[in-house]
Amino acid sequence: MSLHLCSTCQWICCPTMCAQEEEEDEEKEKVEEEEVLCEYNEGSQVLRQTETGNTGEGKCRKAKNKSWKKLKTMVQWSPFVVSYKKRYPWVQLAGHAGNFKAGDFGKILKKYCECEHLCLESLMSDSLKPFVPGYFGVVERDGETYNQMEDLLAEFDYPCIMDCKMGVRTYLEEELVKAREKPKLRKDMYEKMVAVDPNAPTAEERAQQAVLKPRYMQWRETLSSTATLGFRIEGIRKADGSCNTSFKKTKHKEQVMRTLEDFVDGNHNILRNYLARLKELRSVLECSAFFKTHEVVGSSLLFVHDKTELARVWMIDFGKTVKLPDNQTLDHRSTWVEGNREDGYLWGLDNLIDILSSVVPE
Ligand SMILES: Nc1ncnc2c1ncn2[C@@H]1O[C@H](COP(=O)(O)OP(=O)(O)OP(=O)(O)O)[C@@H](O)[C@H]1O
Ligand SMILES: O=P(O)(O)O[C@@H]1[C@H](O)[C@H](O)[C@@H](OP(=O)(O)O)[C@H](OP(=O)(O)O)[C@H]1O
Repeated sequence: MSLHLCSTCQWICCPTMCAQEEEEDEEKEKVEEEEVLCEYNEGSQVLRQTETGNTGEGKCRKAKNKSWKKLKTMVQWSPFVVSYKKRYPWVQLAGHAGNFKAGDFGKILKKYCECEHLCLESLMSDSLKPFVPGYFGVVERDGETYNQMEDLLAEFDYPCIMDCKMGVRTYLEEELVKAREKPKLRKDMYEKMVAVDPNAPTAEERAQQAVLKPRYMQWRETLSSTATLGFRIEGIRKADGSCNTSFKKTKHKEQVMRTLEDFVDGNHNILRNYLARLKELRSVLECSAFFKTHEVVGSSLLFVHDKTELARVWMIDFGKTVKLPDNQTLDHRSTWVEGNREDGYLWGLDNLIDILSSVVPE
């Protein structure tokens, strides 16, 4: 096992590889094709990525513009590098740092969460199966427990990725109840809030230098398109390696349209392929027994395409997807009022489909 940490650009497994490493690499390539490369990405490496920002010379890529350059530093530059027949850096675009690890060939490991385990298990016998990562059960690695699932990037060449968080709210009803019973002040969330908008905290929050989690989550929802469109873009990685997670204020339809155009570099064939896949997903969701009987919160659609114009979308992240009591079902379009557990997932998907349709009319 080996790790390619490009000494010029500091990007692990830089696909273009800087000159002096490239030659050496070609010699080893045959052997490596058969290996799954795996290495933890220490905080310092992520930091080096930040500091150098891929501004090195030679073949290292440069970010296209200031905001991309700055914000790609926030992306989890993969706790590992995966190499199958081709080489590509595995990217975690959103979510909690340190949650992922390389799994068996073509698979990844995500830190065990019982809720997600139950959902993925149940999804393997639901009509939604083609729209979620294949699930390969629970595994132990180095004393930790993980859910092993299909790596959705594996079939792509230098994939472009977009994570889109679905639904009108990003917290479970039970989280609201808990927060009321046992309010917990969050300094970290206060800091994240102030970093985006110094005027957002109330006088009381400023005095406490902390906010409650539901308040932070609701603020994020109204700042972005979650509350008004039922989805929000969390992050994008392009084929050239540049990443952007600065979509916290992407709220209006026009902003979303521009972001989608930019994500595919203006290629409308790719957008049409995405649109077809989303429509297929919607019709399956409308009939799925799993979907009807679960509150789906904080789950994302992962968009992946490459230059061959292969464009796929999968549902990921079932860490906050909860089974309803036996007699209850959701339509996922009705307005949420506390107690009805509606999540606005399908309403958000309708909006996303409408927006895409207005970019690439039939
Ligand atoms: N099966 C998969 N194949 C490829 N990439 C994946 C897969 N699952 C997750 N990812 C990558 O990891 C990122 C985070 O995934 P996920 O949302 O499951 O993590 P999380 O830590 O539970 O997130 P959150 O904090 O929002 O709950 C995604 O944006 C995507 O880039
Ligand atoms: O995207 P941001 O602005 O960084 O905010 C995070 C995001 O809303 C996550 O979805 C949430 O995790 P959960 O969905 O698992 O609740 C996390 O809560 P946490 O810090 O309590 O984990 C937030 O900090």
